[in-house]
Amino acid sequence: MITARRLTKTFRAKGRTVDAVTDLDLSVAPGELVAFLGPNGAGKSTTLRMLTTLLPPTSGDAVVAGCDIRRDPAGVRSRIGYVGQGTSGGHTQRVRDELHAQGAFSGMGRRETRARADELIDSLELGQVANRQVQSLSGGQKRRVDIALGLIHRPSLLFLDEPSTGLDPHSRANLWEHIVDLRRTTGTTIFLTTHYLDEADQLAERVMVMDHGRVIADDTAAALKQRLAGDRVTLEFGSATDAAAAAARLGGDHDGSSISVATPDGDVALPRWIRDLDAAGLEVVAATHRAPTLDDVFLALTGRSLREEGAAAAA
Ligand SMILES: Nc1ncnc2c1ncn2[C@@H]1O[C@H](COP(=O)(O)OP(=O)(O)OP(=O)(O)O)[C@@H](O)[C@H]1O
Repeated sequence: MITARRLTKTFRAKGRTVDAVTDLDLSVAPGELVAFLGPNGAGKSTTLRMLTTLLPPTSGDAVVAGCDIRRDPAGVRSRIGYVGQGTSGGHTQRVRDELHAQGAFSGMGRRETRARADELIDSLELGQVANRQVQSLSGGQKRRVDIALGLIHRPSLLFLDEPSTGLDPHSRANLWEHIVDLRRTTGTTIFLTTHYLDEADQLAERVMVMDHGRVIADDTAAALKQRLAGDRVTLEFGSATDAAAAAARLGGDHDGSSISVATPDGDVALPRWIRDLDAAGLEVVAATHRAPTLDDVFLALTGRSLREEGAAAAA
């Protein structure tokens, strides 16, 4: 559904050169739900904008929904849906009229547009607000309108740029239910960007991590966590001296009277370590064991925490 080869975008602004995306190779199969993760400025939006023909690449090629982005941008646009960051917010028309206008814009006939608008209002649970002005809706409702607008012409591929940013946790969960449901019932391929690691982890079947314009990981969330991060076991000792001795035996990070160790399988390692340490006269007074997160994956790959960067950017 999407193949990109060495896609690159370099911006030149005010005498400065920004390598926004460098040599991006990408392959997305029909029906996949892919989450594109990365810190602010990683190049996610630029990638989406190139794939949706809104921005010409500096070099490289891509074929999207069967059409070449350089040679047939109109073909790409007619086959895809694109929901940018916060698109419908300022619209003054009523929800239903907005959908009708979008259908007409996409070249659909009046009858077909009306039927399709009704279908989307129903499936995205917009019935109660269909006659209200888009401007007056809540953030979550507006995002659902955005998605309906992106889907009016029945695209087989939908791009969503940060669909849930700025929503409260309840609206985020609700929006995701709709996205997952859409994928399940229509088989639409969905390629979205998000800052929310938990969302990508739970809902996408495939996660691509981008940093400084390059894809640095591409797999299922489970595989990435297993391969790159592992479980994290924290052991607490009666003294810093004991903790230091334990760290010398097991490795890991030593902080005061506790140590933290990454291991592929904490369930199995933990009882063994406690036994071995005990035999060496190092008594473990408390132990915790935590499954890895995608943030641990990002940390393992870059030495930085995506969560902290996201929080700093949102502040
Ligand atoms: N039109 C532009 N002119 C100059 N630089 C740009 C332009 N658009 C993006 N950039 C730069 O390209 C880099 C990638 O930006 P991009 O918006 O693709 O990142 P992103 O991963 O989508 O970030 P965010 O999560 O904040 O939306 C950044 O350094 C950004 O400042």
